[in-house]
Amino acid sequence: MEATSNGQGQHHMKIVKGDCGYILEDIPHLSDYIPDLPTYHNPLQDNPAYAAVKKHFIDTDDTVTQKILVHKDSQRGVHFRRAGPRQRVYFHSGEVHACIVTCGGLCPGLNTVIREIVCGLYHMYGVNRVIGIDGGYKGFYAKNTLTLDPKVVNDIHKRGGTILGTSRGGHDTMKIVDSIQDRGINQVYIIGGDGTQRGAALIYEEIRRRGLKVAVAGIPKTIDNDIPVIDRSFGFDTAVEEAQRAINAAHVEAESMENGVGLVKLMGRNCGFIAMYATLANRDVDCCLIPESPFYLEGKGGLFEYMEKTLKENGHIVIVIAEGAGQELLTESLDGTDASGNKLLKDVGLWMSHKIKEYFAQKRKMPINLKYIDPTYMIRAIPANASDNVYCTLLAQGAVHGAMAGFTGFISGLVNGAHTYIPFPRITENQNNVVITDRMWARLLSSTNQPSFLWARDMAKAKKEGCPLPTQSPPSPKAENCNNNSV
Ligand SMILES: Nc1ncnc2c1ncn2[C@@H]1O[C@H](COP(=O)(O)OP(=O)(O)O)[C@@H](O)[C@H]1O
Ligand SMILES: O=P(O)(O)OC[C@H]1O[C@](O)(COP(=O)(O)O)[C@@H](O)[C@@H]1O
Ligand SMILES: [Mg+2]
Repeated sequence: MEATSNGQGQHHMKIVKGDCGYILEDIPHLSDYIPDLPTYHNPLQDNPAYAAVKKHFIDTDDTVTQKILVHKDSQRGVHFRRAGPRQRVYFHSGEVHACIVTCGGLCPGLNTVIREIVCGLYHMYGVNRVIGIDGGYKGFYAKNTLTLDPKVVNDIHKRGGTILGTSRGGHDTMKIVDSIQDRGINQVYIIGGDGTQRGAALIYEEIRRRGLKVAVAGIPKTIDNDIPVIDRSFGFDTAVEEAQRAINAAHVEAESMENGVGLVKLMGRNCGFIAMYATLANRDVDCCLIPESPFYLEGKGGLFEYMEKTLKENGHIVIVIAEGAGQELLTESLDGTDASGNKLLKDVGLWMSHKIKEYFAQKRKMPINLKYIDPTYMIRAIPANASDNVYCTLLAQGAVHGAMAGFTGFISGLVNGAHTYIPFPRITENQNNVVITDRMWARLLSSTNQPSFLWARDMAKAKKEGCPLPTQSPPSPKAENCNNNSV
């Protein structure tokens, strides 16, 4: 095998190549930049709870493939290091001084991850110095810390939010690393979304530049599920489940009124995963609108035409809209960003309610009863469900095993059902989106029966321009050349 290390921008990517196109996108290790580090026997093998475990440690060469769909002649492709305990650890239990920080928006499961990092360090590795950073990145240099031990965190997984507090903005790499160095912290656990992990990558780079023996591990948090590579983010499952309550309420309201319209806005700044899965799970939704699939209101094949038809046929309609959907249709602009630099979105739910009411009252003279529900903060604030709790536990333990083994500059993530360590650049370089040419979106269209907007619009355009007509399947390459908007 041939190993190379390429600086991607500032980031160090360790690429290992093997036979038949095998690529390991490896993660950094403290020994990459600190020579002669002592190693220690892993205390996990003396832990009575693990006494019956057949194989205590992960083989050094175990990796997980990113692509599981292969043909007989396929190249092996990209792999990630398998997460889990290693035979030798690079920190002596008594030497560890760990800290945990939570950043960005709330997400069910944050407290579970905090709990399991603390308990993992204490119970699996005999560590007894763990602190929590108060209120996100800025807490490193502007606030106090909290002492964390298994007693303090014992029942926090039953509560929503984060006991550490969180914030947007305030990432100052130098001040954060100064604080880490001054406090003698040598393991940093960073729980947050895409923005947070970009910040974590900068912290790791600065720590490495200073030559510090400090492991940086990220645990990806995003209720929107917009982090690439990983199967799903923790809290997503809980969010989809909780969204059912809002959709059910919208359905009950809509069904009970003449021409009832239930409109639910769900989270999803740039991607429609929550809206799509909540719709697929529910089956009472007649239309789901997401940022990845542009739509239009009036005219043939538009939303209003479909609404009128559905109201005539069923007497009611339920619409789910992701917060980032249709932003291009809203005229009043809201230029600006939040403290983290995320673009501020206009409230598409309120805008949509107004447009629907206006259209049916003024243009169709048709009385409707519209109820608008925005459950965003009610969903974000709940504790994780059972499945997310278990998932959070495994992600947290993966991060602890990795840091104890001396790995750094990685996130703990699930890939094709296996726990892995993924280098920061792989998850910060782009965002995960719903692919509307995949079968999942087709399943949704077939379940709701809603128009696919783009095809109707494309068909009209193709007709006008004399291009071949797209049918009710993704347009042919020829039609695609004729229209850049085709999907
Ligand atoms: N590109 C970036 N570089 C460094 N820090 C960042 C970057 N983007 C966001 N951050 C920091 O990460 C934290 C959380 O980011 P935010 O975008 O609000 O949430 P999330 O991490 O959930 O996406 C904030 O403290 C913010 O300052
Ligand atoms: O009101 P806030 O706290 O800015 O949060 C709103 C945003 O937070 C989110 O929950 C996502 O937050 P993150 O980027 O922190 O994961 C979005 O769904 C929503 O756009
Ligand atoms: Mg984000």
